[in-house]
Amino acid sequence: MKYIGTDNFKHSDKPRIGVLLTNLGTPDAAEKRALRRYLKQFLSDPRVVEIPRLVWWFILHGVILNIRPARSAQSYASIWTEEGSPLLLNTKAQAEALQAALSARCGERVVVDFAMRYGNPSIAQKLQSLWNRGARQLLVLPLYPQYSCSTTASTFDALSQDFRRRRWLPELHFISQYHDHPAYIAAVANSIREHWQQHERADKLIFSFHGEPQAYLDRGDPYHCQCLKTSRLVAEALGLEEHEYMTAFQSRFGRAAWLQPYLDASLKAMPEQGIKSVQIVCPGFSSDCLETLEEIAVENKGYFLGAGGERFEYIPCLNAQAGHIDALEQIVMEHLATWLAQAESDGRTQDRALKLGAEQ
Ligand SMILES: C=CC1=C(C)c2cc3[nH]c(cc4nc(cc5[nH]c(cc1n2)c(C)c5CCC(=O)O)C(CCC(=O)O)=C4C)c(C)c3C=C
Ligand SMILES: [Fe+2]
Ligand SMILES: [Fe+2]
Repeated sequence: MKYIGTDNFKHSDKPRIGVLLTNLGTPDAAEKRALRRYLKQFLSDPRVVEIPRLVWWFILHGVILNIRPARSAQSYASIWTEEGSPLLLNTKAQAEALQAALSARCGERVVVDFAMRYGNPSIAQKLQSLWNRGARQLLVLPLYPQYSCSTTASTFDALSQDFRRRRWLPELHFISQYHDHPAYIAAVANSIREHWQQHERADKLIFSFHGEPQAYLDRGDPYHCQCLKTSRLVAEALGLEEHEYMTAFQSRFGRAAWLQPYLDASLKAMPEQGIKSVQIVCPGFSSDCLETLEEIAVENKGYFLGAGGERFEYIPCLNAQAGHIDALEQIVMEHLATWLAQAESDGRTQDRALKLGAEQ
């Protein structure tokens, strides 16, 4: 067996801790060809679509990859910035801000980078880059607060696929969820409070999460429960009563049943029920992306106003806001505690050995 990277493996004289933030991924450009490449990789992942492989291969290659790339490219074009995809830019900004925070605490010991599960920069590419920078201990933080087999487990698959090809593996911490971490709950609650300082409160606060097939919940995926818990904890932090907020699921794909209630159907029904103003927050997305900037802030806004709603406000994701970076720093530091303590005690042992050597 020829292991990858073996020739480049160096014995680092300065072993470091690598922190790898990951997110879903995004196309390289808002164009049909780039969308086809991205969707092919994404939708071929058996963690994402659990339909039997052969049946799915025909649906994906025969139908979806012929229709969806052009349609999705148009949607992406509407949110694309001069620097590129919002998801990519936000994730990069998060990694830079977290690096600054951790450098202030730990000096050069911790190196932070980011990667995408699908598309670029890839997880394999960034694992090698962190290794080359001396990372022999690795903390991976998928930026999905709620665990889902389709996102978190898929990220772990990508890591293990890369590790299978390596001779020398780093020590590994993998953060599989932080849906109820007090620092994350506080960051979401604060972003809503800040919104309320500038805008009058609406009739209803809606927590909207990306959906997944109902079958995944039936087969034991904890995602649905973790989404509901996040909403409840944020609502409690804000002192909201049950009738003042709700949880809904967006971004359906295909014809099977997905987690309910569906956001679009709920918004269309609300004006008739007397709910004329809504504020929507998406705590399952750590970065603004197509699903928030277009699907929520444009498409779903249209459904609500079209059904007689009067005021629709979207509360942005935490992105690289200071409160979010503080929360990520806390989550990461809790996981790094043993490694940092170990390094400190190793340092002390080395100092003592040097001192003894000097005395002899
Ligand atoms: C086909 C099934 C899909 C599952 C299951 C799914 C789960 C899931 N996705 C996110 C987060 C994001 N998804 C995004 C885009 C996106 N998602 C799907 C399909 C499924 N997602 C598609 C086909 C797309 C591409 C866009 C499109 O063609 O409509 C994004 C945005 C990426 C961006 O570039 O901006 C995010 C983020 C979660 C959290 C999740 C499971 C819980
Ligand atoms: Fe998705
Ligand atoms: Fe969508």
